[in-house]
Amino acid sequence: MAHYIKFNQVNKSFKSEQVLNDVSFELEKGKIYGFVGRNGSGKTVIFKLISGLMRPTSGEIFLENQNMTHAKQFPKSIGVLIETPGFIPHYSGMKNLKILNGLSSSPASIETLEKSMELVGLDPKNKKPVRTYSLGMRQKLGIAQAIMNSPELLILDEPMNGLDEESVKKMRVFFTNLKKEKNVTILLASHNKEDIQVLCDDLFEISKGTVKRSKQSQEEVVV
Ligand SMILES: Nc1ncnc2c1ncn2[C@@H]1O[C@H](COP(=O)(O)OP(=O)(O)OP(=O)(O)O)[C@@H](O)[C@H]1O
Repeated sequence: MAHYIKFNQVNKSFKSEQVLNDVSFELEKGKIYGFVGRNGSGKTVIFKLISGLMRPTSGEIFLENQNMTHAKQFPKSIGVLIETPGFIPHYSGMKNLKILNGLSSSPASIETLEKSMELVGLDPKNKKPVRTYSLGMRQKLGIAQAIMNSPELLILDEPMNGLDEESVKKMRVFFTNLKKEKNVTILLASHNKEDIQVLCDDLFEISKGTVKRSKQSQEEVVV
């Protein structure tokens, strides 16, 4: 099967620290991939390399045959939730989404923005400034921001951080449906074994600079 994302002998160092050491792997379209590893193992670095927010020290990275190694533009059709989302604190959630949407190369309609907020369990009409949001609400707004432009590739770094049990369940169903119904590829970093077990088709373990593929258990999983 043709690759959708490809790492070819990728190295990434920061001064004397080598975070990725000759890493090669290929990912297919329309699957959910889990990335696991200890704190500081390099999950976020991999996500930033794929989304063009960081460059490799050497090696090549391809996204749908586009060579991302020296890409100058953020690739189209990627939704990203990496680290704590930065929002303008004195604006409402909806106003923040409108501003970010205005920067997109394929802006969504107001209705789509509202729907994205509703999908994650936020009220688009709520005028509360984001600075008063709880951790979970902020995280939900981060997910809404990542999905609002209907991306083909969704990169989610610890997306369930701060979400209550019911919201986690809803998000799991939502991400699974995005894959099944819209063929969205999802890359997920999580320290939560259950999220990985329930959501991912395939798993990558990152340790000491290497990335090892390990097959997800084939048990039938109910979301
Ligand atoms: N911009 C940077 N400058 C210097 N070092 C960095 C930079 N970004 C990441 N690193 C280092 O790269 C290593 C991997 O970091 P990364 O954020 O990818 O870890 P992670 O696997 O996502 O960890 P966590 O589970 O804690 O989120 C860490 O040692 C980190 O300090």
